[in-house]
Amino acid sequence: MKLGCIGDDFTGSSDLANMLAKGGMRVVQYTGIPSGPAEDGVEAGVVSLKSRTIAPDKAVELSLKALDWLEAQGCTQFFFKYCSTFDSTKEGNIGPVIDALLERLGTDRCIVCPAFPATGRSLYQGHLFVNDTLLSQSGMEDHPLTPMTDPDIRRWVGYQTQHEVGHVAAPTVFDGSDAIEAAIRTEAEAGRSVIVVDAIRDADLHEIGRAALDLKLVTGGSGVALGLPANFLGEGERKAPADTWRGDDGPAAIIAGSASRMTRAQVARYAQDHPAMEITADAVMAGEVTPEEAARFALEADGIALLYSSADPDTVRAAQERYGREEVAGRLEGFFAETARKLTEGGVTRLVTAGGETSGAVVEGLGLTALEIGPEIAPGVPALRAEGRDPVLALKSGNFGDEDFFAKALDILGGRT
Ligand SMILES: Nc1ncnc2c1ncn2[C@@H]1O[C@H](COP(=O)(O)OP(=O)(O)O)[C@@H](O)[C@H]1O
Ligand SMILES: O=C(O)[C@@H](O)C(=O)COP(=O)(O)O
Repeated sequence: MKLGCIGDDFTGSSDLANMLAKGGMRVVQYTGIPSGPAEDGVEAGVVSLKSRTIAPDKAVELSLKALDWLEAQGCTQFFFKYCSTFDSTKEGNIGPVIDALLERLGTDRCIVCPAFPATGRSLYQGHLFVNDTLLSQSGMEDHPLTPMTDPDIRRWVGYQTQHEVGHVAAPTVFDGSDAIEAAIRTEAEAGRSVIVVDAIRDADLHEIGRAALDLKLVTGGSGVALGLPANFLGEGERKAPADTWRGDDGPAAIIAGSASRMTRAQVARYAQDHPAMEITADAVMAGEVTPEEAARFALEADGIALLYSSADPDTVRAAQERYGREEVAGRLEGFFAETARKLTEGGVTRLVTAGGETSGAVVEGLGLTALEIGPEIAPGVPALRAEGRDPVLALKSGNFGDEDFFAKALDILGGRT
């Protein structure tokens, strides 16, 4: 294994795995830290953790264990993947994990680059944009667990890290990889170890990738991984992605736990002409709906059913005030994990999930250990196959995909491209 990646959630990890597979690397996404060695021939391993919203010390502990495993597989460069909308609080978990990885790797520098132009995320003057709006006006300011109220990534990561924060601004990035490499060196030598790098276009990310050749630690969204495969693979060594992919046209279901704007639009679109059951926080907290009932609804539905808790920010806020933020998140995730188990026991072999925490809960609930990367459904979302068993999956980031994502994902997972 050459490139060792640690993802702070499961949708984000599949996004990164997709990017590296498209770059020609042989990639496996591991769900949690594997108990044995990787199989031969894996060039990039993505260890997915559910560490984005847990306590910072726990996130650090898990990330260091993942690093140990990846180092033991022979990796020479490490990638810490977080959200392209920098989902985190003032306390973490991005900064504390970066600090711990820098220390363990014995290096004084890493880059921080959440930009992902293919999905509208760009970083300019240290500020993160989603399409034409600042992060803090993009809807992410209402995120249920990590409200992003400040678009200045230098300031936000500055709250979280013990290190000084540096910056490589867009004009330097436009000058290409040599200029970027020199600027990173200057920042690190001035004691600014956590270096935010602007990027607006894919071309910038390729240059940043080249400049990152000798960095031990790269951090960011999947966009900055665009340029990394070329550092590892010579001419003719790129593997065609998805050449072993087989779809599965078996019984299917969709679980949506994300409250993001895009997922809510996807839910509304799909529910117009398909069976759909809303799982409200009140009903779950009061035990008025059970995973058995939700799974039965889906298994008996006339058509492929959608089970969703996705709700608007006022509804989510009211539930959090009533029951507590962590309590309601834990109960909803537990509900969906158990529902997914019942669905697969009932014969479902094709599953689409929306939301990072939700997807993590489902994948952990199903006890899946490794995921093969299949064709891309939408930017940042690949089709996945659980190694050696059912189901085929799509783990959709809350924000990703078009309004008709669910129908498209079911088609591609079903082998119809
Ligand atoms: N109806 C609801 N009421 C309260 N909280 C909700 C509701 N639906 C979803 N949530 C919260 O939103 C979180 C969404 O997180 P996640 O699945 O990671 O989505 P995203 O990918 O958009 O971040 C859930 O963990 C849960 O805490
Ligand atoms: O980088 C991204 O935007 C995604 O890969 C990601 O991390 C998804 O997180 P969620 O939006 O919480 O699913």
